[in-house]
Amino acid sequence: MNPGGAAPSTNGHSNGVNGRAAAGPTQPRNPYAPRYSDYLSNVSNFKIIESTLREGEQFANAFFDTKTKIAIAKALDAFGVEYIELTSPAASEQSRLDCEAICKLGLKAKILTHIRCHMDDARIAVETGVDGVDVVIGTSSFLREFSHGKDMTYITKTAIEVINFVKSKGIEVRFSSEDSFRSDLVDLLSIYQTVDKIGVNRVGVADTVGCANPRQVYDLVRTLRGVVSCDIEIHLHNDTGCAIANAYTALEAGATHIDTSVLGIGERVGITPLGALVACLYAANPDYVKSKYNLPMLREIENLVAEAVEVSIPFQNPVTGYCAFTHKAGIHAKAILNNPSTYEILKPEDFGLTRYVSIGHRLTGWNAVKSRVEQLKLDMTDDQASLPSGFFCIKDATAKIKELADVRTQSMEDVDTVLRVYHSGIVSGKLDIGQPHILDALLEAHRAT
Ligand SMILES: CC(=O)SCCNC(=O)CCNC(=O)[C@H](O)C(C)(C)COP(=O)(O)OP(=O)(O)OC[C@H]1O[C@@H](n2cnc3c(N)ncnc32)[C@H](O)[C@@H]1OP(=O)(O)O
Ligand SMILES: O=C(O)CCC(=O)C(=O)O
Ligand SMILES: [Zn+2]
Repeated sequence: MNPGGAAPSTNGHSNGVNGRAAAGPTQPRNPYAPRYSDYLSNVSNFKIIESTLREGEQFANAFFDTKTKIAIAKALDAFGVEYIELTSPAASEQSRLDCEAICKLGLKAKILTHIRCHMDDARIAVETGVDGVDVVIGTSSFLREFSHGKDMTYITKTAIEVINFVKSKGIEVRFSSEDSFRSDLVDLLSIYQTVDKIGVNRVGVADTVGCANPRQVYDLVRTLRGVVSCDIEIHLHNDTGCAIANAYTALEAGATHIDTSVLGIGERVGITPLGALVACLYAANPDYVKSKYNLPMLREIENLVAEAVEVSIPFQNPVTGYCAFTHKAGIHAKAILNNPSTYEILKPEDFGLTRYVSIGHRLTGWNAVKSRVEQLKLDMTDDQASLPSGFFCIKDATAKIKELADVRTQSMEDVDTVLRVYHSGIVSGKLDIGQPHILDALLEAHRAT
């Protein structure tokens, strides 16, 4: 899809679009690029815990039947996520059966389920065939008072019991403190240290209400990194739009596992979106991300989930938003045609997508128009300088396109008509730039046919 304009297939990087010399492979060094010397950073060493089938099921519109759950699980597995987290089997009988069914699919991704910190839930979970159990309990005063009503002593005792039980079954176990960023730091570090000592595989930090900012995330994860030796998972809600930045900064601070959901679906406005996180991490280290994930599958997965929960993909969605690789303004278009890296940090072809240069609008420029002239194989000169008087050049055609686009956006067809008419003027040599009414009549004639 290409909003209101021509779509030269400008997939070339180095083939000298517009007949110009292509830019060389050397790119200027970005001083803000991640510093690989930072020994804490896991920006190029992380795992995704994909929670569309757990957190995503908590999205207002979500109802996943068994078939849909299986389709989503298979798609995520083919994409390459390391873990798939499923709704608690204690939630309902069908949830338990679906959990068992997904465990039996033989996927490469490890299958987790997510339970309360309670032995009843743990007993059900370990019987489903999962590879691991994610245990959670609120530690903030809000949740201690208004949710489960338990104090830290009870939480610690139960956590030890549940973790030891799950471990005794030979599967992975993670312990997470819900609402971590509104919990007392001493309580938090103390319980994380306790569960680390008894051999939990991961501890989880959860920004349950989406209140944390990147600096707070960095500080907490970095502090925790100094306290536990196990892996660190992070779960970030997006209530204030910080979930992607927070995930990135958590990795910089030493987190090892990031929770995502497709399109970010979850409670309220949801959590870190899979696609946007992948885009963010690709920008940091494209080769690493390409080697781990089947990036061209992203669009298919997002479409699958969008359809299942009856939402559309937002226009500004990283990678798959309908204008994610559309370039419009003349200044951008010229540079993009010479070297796509000028205005693209993500290469559309790495995601199985194509870029578009939009032409039919008043912000266009002659360089973009020229690329379309070349695609149409029309022989036109750039400007009047090398033309006998009365002939038309690309800059004349551009001026006409802009004039028409001042009234309304021009479709690809409209642009092509202008170009063909101006070109036919050259070929016939009969038209005069001083006789615009003749061109207008020709344009009308073209439109009528
Ligand atoms: C922040 C998150 O997203 S955490 C994950 C949320 N996921 C879910 O809630 C899964 C779907 N939930 C369900 O199907 C149901 O809530 C169930 C089956 C888990 C529990 O249902 P019910 O027994 O009817 O309880 P209800 O949902 O009303 O309240 C939650 C109960 O769990 C307790 N609880 C809440 N969080 C926890 C926890 N992390 N660990 C242990 N107990 C907890 C509450 O105290 C309350 O217990 P109560 O029976 O003494 O009132
Ligand atoms: O288990 C976790 O770490 C997170 C649970 C959750 O969904 C949340 O706290 O928002
Ligand atoms: Zn959540």
